[in-house]
Amino acid sequence: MASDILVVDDEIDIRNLIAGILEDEGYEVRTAADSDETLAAIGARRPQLIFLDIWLQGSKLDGLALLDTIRAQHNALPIVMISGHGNIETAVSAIKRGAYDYIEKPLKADRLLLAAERALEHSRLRREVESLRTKTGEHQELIGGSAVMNQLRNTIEKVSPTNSRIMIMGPSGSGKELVARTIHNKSARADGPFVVLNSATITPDRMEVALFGSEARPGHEASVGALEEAHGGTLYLDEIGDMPLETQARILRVLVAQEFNRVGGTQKVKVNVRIISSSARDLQEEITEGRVREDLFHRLSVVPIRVPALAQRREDVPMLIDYFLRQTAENQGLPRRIIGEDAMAVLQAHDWPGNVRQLKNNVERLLILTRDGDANDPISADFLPNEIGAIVPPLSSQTGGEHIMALPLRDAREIFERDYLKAQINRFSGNVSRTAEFVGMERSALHRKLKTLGIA
Ligand SMILES: Nc1ncnc2c1ncn2[C@@H]1O[C@H](COP(=O)(O)OP(=O)(O)OP(=O)(O)O)[C@@H](O)[C@H]1O
Repeated sequence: MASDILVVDDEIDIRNLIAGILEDEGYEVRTAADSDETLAAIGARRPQLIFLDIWLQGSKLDGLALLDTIRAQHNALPIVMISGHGNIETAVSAIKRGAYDYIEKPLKADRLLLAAERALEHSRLRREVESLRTKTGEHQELIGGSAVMNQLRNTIEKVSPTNSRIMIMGPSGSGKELVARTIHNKSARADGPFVVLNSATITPDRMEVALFGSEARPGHEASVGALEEAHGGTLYLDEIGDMPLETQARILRVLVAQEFNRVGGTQKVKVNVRIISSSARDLQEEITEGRVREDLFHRLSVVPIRVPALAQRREDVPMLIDYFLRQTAENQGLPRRIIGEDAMAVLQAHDWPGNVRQLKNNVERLLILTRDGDANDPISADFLPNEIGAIVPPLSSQTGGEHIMALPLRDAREIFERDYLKAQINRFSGNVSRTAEFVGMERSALHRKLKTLGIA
């Protein structure tokens, strides 16, 4: 698809000249004569590149002030300044303020095209790197200001510098792997590798080779296993309960002896690896049922860490949403958006059985679904999928509109009040003071109301 370029210059001849050169090369070009027209054009659709004149006569903002304004909102959008004779110094100062490049008048077609190509390529690479970083977990932060998250962060600070083995427990999608990566990144091993071995995705017969590697044998090349790959770093054993019992016995031997043989090999391999393991299941039960070796559990779980379900820390939801909105917008080159209050209330009250992963997926989906809308409009609850929106508040949907119509006002109101207050209390994790503040009632009055409705 042709790149969308915005050309801003107060002189019509220059605008047309630049637009013509770029259009001849197949770019899609829009033009603007002053700051108002520029901001309106960006509001209509974020361009991929802007050529911006430094002197803009008759404009509310001059080129430099406009540069600041645009960068405050779209800091990844490349801007190439157009400088007149004798104001190279200003162009250089524009670069210090975040412009990508500058070109000088009189304009030369080849210099203009080169600047466009470079700026577009630079922003493409930047997005790619950012998205790779996100995928590899580099750069990712552990977001959340709830008491449990602060406690978790404190624990991470304490255990990271040690070499102790850690067992992270928590439901699927709650952030166990992210906690493990954070510990690795804060440890003395941060420059070493962080290797993930996910037992749930490896068949039992391949597990040993995946973990210990194998020696070459006829028809098979030698392979390096996760333990060896993680030398000098951290090995994250995801879902330890899915590991075959035989492999568990072998891991135990490695932990005791600090060395192992590759599959089919006789030579001892010595590695220096910190092991962090995780489980979404209740490991005591797994031990009782005979699926996890108790001796291995004790070895791996020198420091146990619990990551709570998202439903137990709903106050983190707005911060997480904001973080994922920013992250997705940057990765996908979309404008930043905000979430409307109605959508926020629904998202905060939802139970999130898939935890943070499910919330993140929904935020990404929302941004993509609304990408053609006005970037300044808050995203409303209408764009949420039914299964999320239907949970709260149930009101007429769950109670049944027709059913309500058959009731006297007093009974219908009671049903509404019960559903509404249940949803709000849930949203604020049972905190009556915060719910009272939000719904606009005195705390004591809300208490009485909850009692009357049989909620408290
Ligand atoms: N507190 C958080 N702040 C920011 N992002 C988070 C947080 N918790 C989880 N995430 C993100 O949510 C997604 C799921 O997290 P992660 O893979 O760490 O969960 P998990 O508990 O290891 O899941 P599973 O048990 O399914 O392996 C990841 O993209 C992760 O970066």
